Amino acid sequence: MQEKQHVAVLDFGSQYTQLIVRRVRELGYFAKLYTLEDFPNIGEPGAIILSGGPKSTSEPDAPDLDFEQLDAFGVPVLGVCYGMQLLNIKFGGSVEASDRREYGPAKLFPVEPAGLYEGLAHDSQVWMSHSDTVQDLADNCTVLARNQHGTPVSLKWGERYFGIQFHPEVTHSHEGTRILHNFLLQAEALEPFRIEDFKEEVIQGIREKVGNKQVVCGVSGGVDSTVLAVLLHEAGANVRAIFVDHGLMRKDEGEEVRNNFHRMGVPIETVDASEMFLRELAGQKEPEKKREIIGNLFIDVFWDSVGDAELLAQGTLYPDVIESASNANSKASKIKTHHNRVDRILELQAQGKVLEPLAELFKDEVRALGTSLGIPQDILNRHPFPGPGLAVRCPGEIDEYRLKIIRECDAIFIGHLKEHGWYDKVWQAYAALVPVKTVGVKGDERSYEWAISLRAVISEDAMTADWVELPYSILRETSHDILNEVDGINRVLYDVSTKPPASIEWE
Ligand SMILES: Nc1ncnc2c1ncn2[C@@H]1O[C@H](COP(=O)(O)OP(=O)(O)OP(=O)(O)O)[C@@H](O)[C@H]1O
Repeated sequence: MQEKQHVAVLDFGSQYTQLIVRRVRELGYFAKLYTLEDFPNIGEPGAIILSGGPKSTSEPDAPDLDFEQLDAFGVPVLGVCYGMQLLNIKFGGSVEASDRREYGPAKLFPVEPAGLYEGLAHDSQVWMSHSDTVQDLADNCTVLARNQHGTPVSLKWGERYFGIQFHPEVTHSHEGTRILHNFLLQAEALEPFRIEDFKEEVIQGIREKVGNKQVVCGVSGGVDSTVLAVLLHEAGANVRAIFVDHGLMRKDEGEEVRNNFHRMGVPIETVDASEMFLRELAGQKEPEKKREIIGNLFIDVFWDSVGDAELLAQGTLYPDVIESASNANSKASKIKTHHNRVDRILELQAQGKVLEPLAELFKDEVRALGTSLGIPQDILNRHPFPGPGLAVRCPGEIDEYRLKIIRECDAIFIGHLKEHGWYDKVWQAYAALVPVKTVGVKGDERSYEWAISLRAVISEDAMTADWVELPYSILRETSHDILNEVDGINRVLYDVSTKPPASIEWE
C-alpha cells in the first residue's frame, strides 16, 4: 500500500470490527484491520479508527495502546465505543464502569451540523451496545452530539481526535456511513482507493515473488479462482491452472469452464476424474459421508496432478484472513481448507511457497478487480456453486441417471431465469432432486416418478437467505418444460424456505 492510502482499523475485540473495515472500503478508501499486537507497525495510514470491544477500560487486563505512539502518526483518529472511552482516559477524563448494558436504538442530536455531523438529520437513529460510559470529560474536550437524555455520545479532543459511543458501522445506525465518511474527510492526506492501482501493485508483487518458478492453482470456474488465474497469467507467471471434473458438475459445465478460459486466453488443464468419483459414491446415502468421500478424493486427484509444484496460489479473501486474525488474535491467515490438503499446504506455507494475492480483498472488490482485468461480466456474476457440486442437490444415492435429471431440470430453470432477466437478481438458483415417487398421468398412462424442487434465494453473505418471489409465469414455463422434456419427473415444486432454518443447499 502506498503512503497515506489506507485507514488503519485497530481491533479492540468488537464483533463489529470487520464491519468498520467494510464500510470504509464501501466509501472508496482502503481499510485494513490490525490487532493490537501489530501496533504500532501499521504502515503509514491516512487515518486511524479504534474499534469497540467487549472489555471495560477499568479491567486490569483491558486492551490498551501507547498514546505517544498513536499520536506520532499525526493523523485523525476516531474512537468507536470502547475506542472513545479509551481516548477520553488518555486525555485525562474518566469512564464510569457499569454492569448495565445499553443495547439498541438511541436518538442522536448533534450540537452542530458540521464536521462529523455535516448533513445529518437532527434526530437520526444510532445503535448502542455498551455498559461503561464516559464520566468526566477531559479539559480539551468538546461535545459533538448528545442522545435523547442529553448524555454526551460524541466527543472531540483537540483537532484530530474524535469519539462516538454508538456503532456507525451497523445498518441500525441509519446515518452511520455518512458519519464515517465525514470522519474520513477530516483526513486530508488520505487518498481514495483505486482498484487499478491495486491491480498494478499486486501484479508487481506476483512478479517479484514468482520470478520464473512454476505456479499451480486449482480453478473451479467460480469467481475467486478465475480472477486468481487471470491475475497470475496477466503477471506473466508460468502458471498451471487445473480444473478437476468430479462428474458432479452442471450441464455442459466442464465445456463452459474451458470455453471461458479460452475466451480469456488463459490455458487450463482438465483432469477428468468423474468415473472415479461416481464409483466411490455408489450406494452412499449419508450426506456427511458423501462430502467426506468427495473431499478426500478431490484432494488426492488435485495433488496428484500438481506434482512437485514450486508455488501454490490460493484464492483466500480478506474475510478469511481477518476472521482468523481476530479469532486467534494472531496474524496467521486462515487457509481455504475446503478442497486442499491441509498438511501439504501448511508445509508449503512454512516454506513460503503459498501465494494469496487476493488476501486483502472482499468479494465485491475481487469482482471489481476481475472487471479491470477484462474478465467478462457473465463469468464474474456467476452464481456460487458448491465444491461438492450436484452431490448436495441429490439427497440419498447418487448415480448417472439421477445426475442427468438434475442437470436437465437445472438447465431449463436457469435458462428461463436468464431469458427473463432474473438470473442476475438472485444470489443462487438451482434444481434439486426429491427422490420420492408419486403417482401422475403422462400421455394416457399412469406414471410413478420422482419430483424436482426449484430453489432461488437472495442473500448478502450466504449466512442467511430468503427465497425469491419469482413471477408465476417463470415457474409455469419452467414447470411446463421440465414435465414435458425430462424423463423421470412428474412433479415440480418450488422451495419457499428461508435460511435459517433451512440451508441454501439441500445437503
Ligand atoms: N473442480 C475444481 N477443480 C479445481 N480446483 C477447484 C475445484 N473446485 C474448487 N477448487 C479450488 O478450491 C478453492 C475453494 O473452493 P470453493 O468451492 O470453496 O470455492 P470458492 O471459495 O467459492 O472459490 P471459487 O469462487 O473460485 O469457486 C477454489 O478457489 C479452487 O481453487
